[in-house]
Amino acid sequence: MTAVPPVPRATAIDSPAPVAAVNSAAPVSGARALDLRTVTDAEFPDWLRAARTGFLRPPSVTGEEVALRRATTDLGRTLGVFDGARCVATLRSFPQRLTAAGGVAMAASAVTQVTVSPTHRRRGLLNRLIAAELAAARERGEPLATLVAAEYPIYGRYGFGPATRAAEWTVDLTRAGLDPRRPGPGREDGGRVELVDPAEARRLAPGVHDRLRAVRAGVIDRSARRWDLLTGAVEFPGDPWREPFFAFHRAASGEIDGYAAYTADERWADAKQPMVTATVRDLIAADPAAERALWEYLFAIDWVTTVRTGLRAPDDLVPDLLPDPRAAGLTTEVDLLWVRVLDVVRALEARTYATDGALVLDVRDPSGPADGRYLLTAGPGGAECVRTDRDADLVLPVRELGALLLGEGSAVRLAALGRVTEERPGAAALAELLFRTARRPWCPDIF
Ligand SMILES: CC(=O)SCCNC(=O)CCNC(=O)[C@H](O)C(C)(C)COP(=O)(O)OP(=O)(O)OC[C@H]1O[C@@H](n2cnc3c(N)ncnc32)[C@H](O)[C@@H]1OP(=O)(O)O
Repeated sequence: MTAVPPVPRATAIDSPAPVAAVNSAAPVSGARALDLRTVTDAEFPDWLRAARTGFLRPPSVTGEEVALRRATTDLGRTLGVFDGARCVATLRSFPQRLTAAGGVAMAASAVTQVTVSPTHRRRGLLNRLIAAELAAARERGEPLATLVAAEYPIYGRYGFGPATRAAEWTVDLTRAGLDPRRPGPGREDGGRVELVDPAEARRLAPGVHDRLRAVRAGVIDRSARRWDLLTGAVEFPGDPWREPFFAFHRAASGEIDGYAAYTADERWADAKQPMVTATVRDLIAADPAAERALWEYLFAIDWVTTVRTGLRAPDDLVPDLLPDPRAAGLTTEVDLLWVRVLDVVRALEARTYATDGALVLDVRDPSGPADGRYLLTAGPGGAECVRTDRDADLVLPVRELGALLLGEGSAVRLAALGRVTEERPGAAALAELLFRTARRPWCPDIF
């Protein structure tokens, strides 16, 4: 069991907690010392109980669930805060690969299962957990930390910035202007859609996902466990899997290049007319032709009058595939993946840029690892980033660097909001041109 030291409390939204950590946060007066440490095998069931409590799920865990979760949990990256023998706060991380603009997979520490029991909230336990995790990530040499934030206001103070967004549409097929007599997809390009069983989906889908991951900024890798859960090979007790339909697109060349997993809720209007909603659970395509064919397939299933798209990229093709795009109602639009840059040089050198240009970035990360001035010389082929003492062109908190990193954030807009400061006129416009990507970054997964 490794003792993990905590840190002083962070104060302001743009002042992330110092990453150098000490396990000394004073207990609230009269309270026992709260010990932050990595969790042992024996403590893991109690850690799970605490995590479930924080997420307001029934707290008891069966032996079967403990064994299933333990099999994919690295206890060396599993932090707990203990009040006596009882776990009262949790955080876990795992190694992740995150695609940068240009297709390189960057290493990241993916942070998840962050909870503090209601009995111990607002005493600085989250501050201590995050500081310990970021310090450990640096020690492991991970240039980034990532997470999906339960609530927007929590993580900016630690230097995380919203780096991808997601949107969901509900498509009313009855008013989309589609001709019900039209044939299914594939007649024009020679491709076809095939329904396969879950075991076949388990075999074929990872290859398609790898192809998307090689080209689309924001996509993260999926573990074998995640694929097992998506295809029903593994099920958690109390969270039963409902078998979806798995539709794969096969191009004219014979190659599988996309798939959609969807479920359908059958409803009839007045016992006369089918009114079925199809809900997309996962739709991954390696190229736009496959993407179009899969949506065309979903829009043409008999009985289906509504398609819920699930969380997609904000620039997804869906609305504009319909003769009447207004039939696709935007039901949510939300930040999704948050990124915390720990190593500016490696993070900025991992990606390509839309055009050639050079910028001196003054990154503000008080007491944190990213703090400093960097000369970025960037272009479509890659970039060089070095520390410099030249005058800054742009001053930005590390949180805003996280927002810009994958291409989602707009430097011009952040400057207009007063969150990024232009020291040289035109620097924000140049950063906009450099950092933005032609298609917006997309993270299809919540973890
Ligand atoms: C990646 C993920 O797992 S996301 C899931 C996050 N977990 C949850 O949402 C589960 C329910 N909530 C919780 O478990 C807890 O309330 C947590 C983890 C969000 C916060 O834990 P706490 O120990 O209470 O936070 P802590 O006392 O360290 O607060 C640190 C700072 O964050 C602020 N803060 C904490 N929670 C929130 C919140 N939900 N919204 C806004 N600010 C918050 C505190 O006010 C404090 O600010 P300050 O430093 O300016 O004074």
